[in-house]
Amino acid sequence: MESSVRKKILIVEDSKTVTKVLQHLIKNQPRIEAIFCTNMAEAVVVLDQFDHQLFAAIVDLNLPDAADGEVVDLTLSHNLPTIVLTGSYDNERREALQSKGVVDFITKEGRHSYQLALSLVLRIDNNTQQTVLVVDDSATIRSMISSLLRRHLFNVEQAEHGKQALALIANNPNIRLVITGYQMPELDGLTLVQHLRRKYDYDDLCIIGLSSAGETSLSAKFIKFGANDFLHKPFCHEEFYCRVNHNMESIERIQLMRDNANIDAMTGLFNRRYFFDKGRQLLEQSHKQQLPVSVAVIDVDHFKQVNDNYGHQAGDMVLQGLARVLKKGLSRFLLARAGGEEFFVLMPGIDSERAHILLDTLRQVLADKPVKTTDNDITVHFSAGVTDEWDISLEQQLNRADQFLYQAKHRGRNQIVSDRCAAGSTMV
Ligand SMILES: Nc1nc2c(ncn2[C@@H]2O[C@H](COP(=O)(O)OP(=O)(O)OP(=O)(O)O)[C@@H](O)[C@H]2O)c(=O)[nH]1
Repeated sequence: MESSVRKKILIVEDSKTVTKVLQHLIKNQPRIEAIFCTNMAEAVVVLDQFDHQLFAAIVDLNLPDAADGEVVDLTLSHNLPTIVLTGSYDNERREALQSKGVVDFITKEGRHSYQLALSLVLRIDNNTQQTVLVVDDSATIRSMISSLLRRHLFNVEQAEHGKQALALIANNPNIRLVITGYQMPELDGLTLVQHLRRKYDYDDLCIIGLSSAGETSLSAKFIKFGANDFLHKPFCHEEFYCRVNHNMESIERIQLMRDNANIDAMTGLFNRRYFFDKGRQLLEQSHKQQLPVSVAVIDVDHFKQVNDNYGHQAGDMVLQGLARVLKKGLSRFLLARAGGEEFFVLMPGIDSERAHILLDTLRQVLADKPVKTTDNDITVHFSAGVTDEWDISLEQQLNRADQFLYQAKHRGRNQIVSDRCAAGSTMV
């Protein structure tokens, strides 16, 4: 299984019952772990010790040594996105805390509110992987929106007008959300939305339009031109975050569905279906650009014996270990688990001589370093066939690589056979 480091959050809470519920919820969370403090003094020590390792905080307002929400100033002064959990709802307090910069203010109303606090933490963690582009000709608006986004740990880019925005998006595939004003020099917001929708699907890029009070029909125009949503200025922070989060969550859900359809659950590599979909595109591009492109079929040697000797579960762990080695060594290329103990790789830009050398290095890495399973360290080998035969279909190239794989097995396994060294080859 892939090893993942859990991210740390700080929880400052004096109620034993609430702490117990939060501990239970966090125990089931693979992505985060929590450091619990029962008062402000403990929180000061923890913040000193773990400052740069913490990425968010959940705090109670009423603590034995800080009865008036002082802990919020403490966590905010350490730049920690802070979620307030409190026993009493007080609208004035809520607004005061929100303008101080807390992420949200949640009243303790049973298990559901603790779950909500944790999902906000996870949301913030996801945001670190997302980039939002803020487009407006007013530096004040750009800076206000950017600072709200950064408070929730989004990465932020800014553009002064539509033309600049288009250039930034073309160069930054991580931009998933665009928040744009209307009137701007060079290219206005509506035209920007039209341009973006010609190129990017609703599932790939979210757009939120900004309209000022008095421009009531503008919001409808934004939606008709292709925006997902709009915000009337001036807006309250809570509405801003609701709209941003709602849109990001729907785009992430679609991404997750796509990943599930394209990824092999056991190894985390792409599956066979995705290999063919993406592989055909990459092959066509390489042919158009007159670039070499190598295709390899990799197969674990005597894998049946691994299962027979160590059990099916250990066999699975061996496949996961092999997948990790391949993924690391072939990160530039399209790699997939084709099924069972067989893997496909498509390597645009390199001929079979270079591909052969690269795969041989990985073969050696694996042969030298056994895969750790629960009870044993297991050494495995693989054989592979590689070809860069030009201007044939993906299926034909895979068939050819498969013939070379067969030769590699026949020659004794634990080796690579390519166009350059295959039996009957004139290219050696
Ligand atoms: N543990 C585990 N085993 C699998 C999985 N998929 C396929 N296998 C096993 O992989 C083995 C493949 O065996 P064979 O096709 O005989 O090939 P091999 O033993 O690797 O021998 P050569 O390829 O000829 O070197 C079979 O025993 C399958 O049951 C899987 O997901 N997990």
